[in-house]
Amino acid sequence: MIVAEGLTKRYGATTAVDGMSFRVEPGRVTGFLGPNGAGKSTTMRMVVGLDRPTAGRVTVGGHAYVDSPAPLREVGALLEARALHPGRSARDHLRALGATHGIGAGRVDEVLETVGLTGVARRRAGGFSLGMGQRLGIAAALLGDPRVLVLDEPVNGLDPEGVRWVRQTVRRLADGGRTVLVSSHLMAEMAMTADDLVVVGRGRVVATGTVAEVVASVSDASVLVRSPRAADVAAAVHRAGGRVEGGAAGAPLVVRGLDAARVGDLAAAEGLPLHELTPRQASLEDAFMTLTAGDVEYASAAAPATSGRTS
Ligand SMILES: Nc1ncnc2c1ncn2[C@@H]1O[C@H](COP(=O)(O)OP(=O)(O)OP(=O)(O)O)[C@@H](O)[C@H]1O
Repeated sequence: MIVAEGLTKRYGATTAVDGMSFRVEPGRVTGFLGPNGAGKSTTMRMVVGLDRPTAGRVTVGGHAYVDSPAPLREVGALLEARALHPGRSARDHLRALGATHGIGAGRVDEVLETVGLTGVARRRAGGFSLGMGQRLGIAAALLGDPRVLVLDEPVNGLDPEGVRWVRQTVRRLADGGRTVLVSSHLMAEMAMTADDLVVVGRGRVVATGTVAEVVASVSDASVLVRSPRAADVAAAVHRAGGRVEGGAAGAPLVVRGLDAARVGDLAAAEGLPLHELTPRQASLEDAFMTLTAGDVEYASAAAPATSGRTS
C-alpha cells in the first residue's frame, strides 16, 4: 500500500505538490489522473525517494522507500526520464540493473520475454523507438518482482497493441495482489485501465474513489423528454422529486434526479404521451474537465471560430 499524507513539494516559488493525501490499495489498479503540470511525476518521484517532500510524507508498505533494504524488490518504477546508457543493449541494461540487487540473467530474460523485447534484446537501447523504450522501462520496473509498481504515463508513445498490452499487464499485476499506481492525463484511458482513481489538479487531490464513483460525482446525468403535454410531465416529475429545465415553447424537458425508466413510468401512470425519452450522460472527458476546470496549468485558448487547418 502507498499512503501519502499532506505530501508537499515546492521548487522555489512553484508549489508542484500541495498537501496531497491519498491511499493506493493492493490488488487494485489505481489511476493517478490529472492534466499536464498537475504534479503527478513529482509525486511519483517522491514515492520512490528520488525527490524529498518539502512537507508531509509518503510511505510504501508502512515505511519511506529510501529506508527500504532492497528497493528494486519492493517498488518497481517507470518514471518519465529514461535513465539508460544508449550504447548498451536492452539485456545488458537490465543485467547491470539486476546486478545491484543480486538479480540474475535468468530473471532478465524472463522480463524481456514478458514485455516482448526478446527479439531485440541484443540491440542498442539508444536506437529504440519510444514504444520499445517504454517496454524496456516496464521490464526494468518488473525486474525485482516488486509488490508495488509505480508507472508514470506507461502508455506514452505506445501503439494500440502496446496500450492494450500495458492495460492487461497492470491488470494481471494487480490481480496477483500487487499495488499498482499508473499516471495518465487521459480520462478515457484510465477508465479502461483503473479500478480506483486519484484525480489531481494543480498539485491538489480533487477527487478519489472508484472510477464509477468519481464519474458519477461529476457527470451530470439527465434525461431528455419530449411530450405534447410537457407541462403535465414536468409536474409529475416535480411531484416525484425530480428537477426540470426547459420545456418552454415546445422545447424538450431536461430532467435531473430521476432516471429515464422512472420518468417513463410516471408518464405512463398518468396517461401522458411521450415522443422522446433519452438518457444523457456526460462523457468521461467532460467529467474530467469539470473536475479539473481551473486546475489546468497550461490552458489552451479557445479554438478559433474560423474553419481551416492550422498545420
Ligand atoms: N525540478 C523542478 N524544478 C522546478 N519546477 C518543477 C520541477 N519539477 C516539476 N516542476 C513544476 O512542478 C509542477 C508539476 O510538475 P509535474 O511534472 O509533477 O506534473 P505532471 O502532472 O507530471 O505533468 P505532466 O503530465 O506534464 O508530466 C509544474 O509546474 C512543473 O513545472
